[in-house]
Formats: sequence, structure tokens, C-alpha cells
Amino acid sequence: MTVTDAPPAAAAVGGTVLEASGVTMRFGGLLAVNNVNLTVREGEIVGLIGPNGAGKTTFFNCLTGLYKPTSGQVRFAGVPRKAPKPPKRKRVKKAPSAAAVDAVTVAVQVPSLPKLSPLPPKPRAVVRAGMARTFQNIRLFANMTALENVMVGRYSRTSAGAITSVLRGPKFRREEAATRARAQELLDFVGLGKSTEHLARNMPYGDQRRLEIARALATDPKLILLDEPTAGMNPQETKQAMDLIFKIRDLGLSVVVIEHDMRFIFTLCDRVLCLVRGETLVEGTPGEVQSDPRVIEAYIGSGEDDDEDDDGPQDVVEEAKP
Ligand SMILES: Nc1ncnc2c1ncn2[C@@H]1O[C@H](COP(=O)(O)OP(=O)(O)OP(=O)(O)O)[C@@H](O)[C@H]1O
Repeated sequence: MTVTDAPPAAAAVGGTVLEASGVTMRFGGLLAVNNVNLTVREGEIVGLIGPNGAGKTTFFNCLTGLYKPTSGQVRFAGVPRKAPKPPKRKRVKKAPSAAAVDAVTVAVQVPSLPKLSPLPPKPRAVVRAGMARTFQNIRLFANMTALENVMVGRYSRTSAGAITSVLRGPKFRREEAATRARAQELLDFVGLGKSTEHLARNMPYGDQRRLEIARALATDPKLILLDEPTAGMNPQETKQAMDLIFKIRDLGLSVVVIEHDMRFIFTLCDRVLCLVRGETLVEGTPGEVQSDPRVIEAYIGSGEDDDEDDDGPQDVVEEAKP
């Protein structure tokens, strides 16, 4: 596909779904995101681009509430987003005596554990608000089937409590059947209708990415945020991913997408925001952004566009010239 291929007609854009104003995020002395504004309207596809380390994922994490911005505000459906509360600390028992500690230390030599990355927030809080996301690194339940993975996403919308689930009463069985049916419907929607019983870990890479999107859709979001949805995909899978995002938009959802593939972004999006060193460099239509010399310069300066086969901004601009 060339950039001059006409994308499907944009869906009617509605009211504001997401509004980020003056979002700033510091990590110690590092200013990862500085005073960034973004408005996303109903039925709109917005692209987030920028060289490596520009602050795209950090900004994303502020939008979803995974991070609490150092300053600024994010409003979703008119309501301010809140970062998840840290888990309550259990009351620490009185410290054992030094002698007791020594005895245990001698008896058990515990190997030092690798440091784990912080867990994402409890999904329900973010999901109930009507926002869903996928991650740069695929996060599926590898040993579950495709159907089960989507059903897990769906459980955030079911109401059966713990006791009903344990007793497996009629309400639980009704909800289970509805969850299963909806999960199958979503697998059909993303083009994985025939992979229902495949284990996630055995699925081709492009299918795993689509499965993640199906799981995100299972939460009935108003807005879906996709972090590098085509990373590692071949051109055919990338084209399928683009068609799928258009289909999602046609359902009336809003989409925010981070992607390094410029051809993909400029063909897909209604609007594009380019971040550089944590700040907004340019925001506008794909045509405005791809022809802005500052964008090309930012990519060349970052060394990210040195490969003559890739689709950095200047490659796309050159191709688009008559
Ligand atoms: N948890 C963190 N603690 C400290 N610094 C961080 C943290 N997360 C990101 N950074 C730093 O913030 C800056 C922006 O990183 P971020 O991952 O948001 O960029 P990006 O545009 O998404 O990059 P890429 O395209 O490579 O994914 C980088 O300098 C990064 O090292």
C-alpha cells in the first residue's frame, strides 16, 4: 500500500472523550513528559509518534492512569483520571528478636530474587471507566486458549460475585454462557474465529497481537489505546491490523495509537501528535505532520531513520511527492 491510497472515509467525529492538559511526568531529575496537551474525540484515531525515548509510553501511562502525572490533568468522559491507589500495606508483625532471625538465616539461605517491574493497576478500575489498552510487549495468558484469554477480559464486565462463582449457580452459568458467546463474537470480529481453542503461546505473532485487541475490546471500552500494535509484524499482518483498527473506529470507538511505522500512522490517523524529548513538536493532520521539516529533522537527528528500507517520515514524504 502506498501513502496515497485513500483510507476509508473517516467516521463522524463526536464529542470529547479524553482531554489531557499540561501533562508533565518527572522521574527524579528526568523530565520524561513536559506540559503535553491532547484532546481525543469520539470516533477519532489519533497517532502518537516520536523518536525513541520521546516520552510516548510515559504519556500513554499518564492517560490510562497507570502513572499519576507530576502535574497536569487527564479527564476521561469529563471525569478526572486518578492513578490507582497503591495496595494497602499489611500490618507488620513485631520484629523477631535478633537471635530468632539468626536461627532462620542459618537454616534457610534464600537466593536473592530478581527485581520485578511494577504491576499494572488492578484492571477493573481503569476498565470500568471505559478505557482499554494493549502493551508494547504482548501480555497474554500464554497457556490459555484464545477464547479463555478474551473471557478473562470480559469478566471485568460481569457481576457474578465470588460466592455465586464458587457455587456455580444459575446466575453464574447464565453469565458464563453470555461471556463465552461474546468472546467468540469478538474473536470473529478480529479475524480469529477459527483459532478459538488455540493456546495463545502457539499462535503466530500477528494473531497474538489481534488476540490482545480482542481481549481489550471485551471490556466494552469507549477508547482503546494501542502501544506499537504492529511491532514485529510483516506487511500483510500490518495491513490486517490497519483494517482492524478502522473497523474498531467504525464501531464508534476512539483510538490512540503509538507506532514507529510512519506509513501506518499517516494512512490510519485523523490526527497525529509528534513528541520530541517529552514535548509536543507538532500536532496536526497526517499531511501537516509528515510534511513538517521539524519532524523529519527530529527523526534524522535521533538516527532512527537511517535505514533506507524503513518508512520514516522523509521516506513517506518522498513517496508522496507527485
Ligand atoms: N519508570 C521510569 N523510570 C525512569 N525513567 C523512565 C521510566 N520510564 C521511562 N523513563 C525514561 O523516560 C524517557 C521517555 O521514555 P518512554 O519510554 O516514555 O519513551 P518512548 O517515546 O515511549 O520510547 P520508545 O519509542 O523507545 O518506546 C526515557 O528517557 C526513559 O528512559
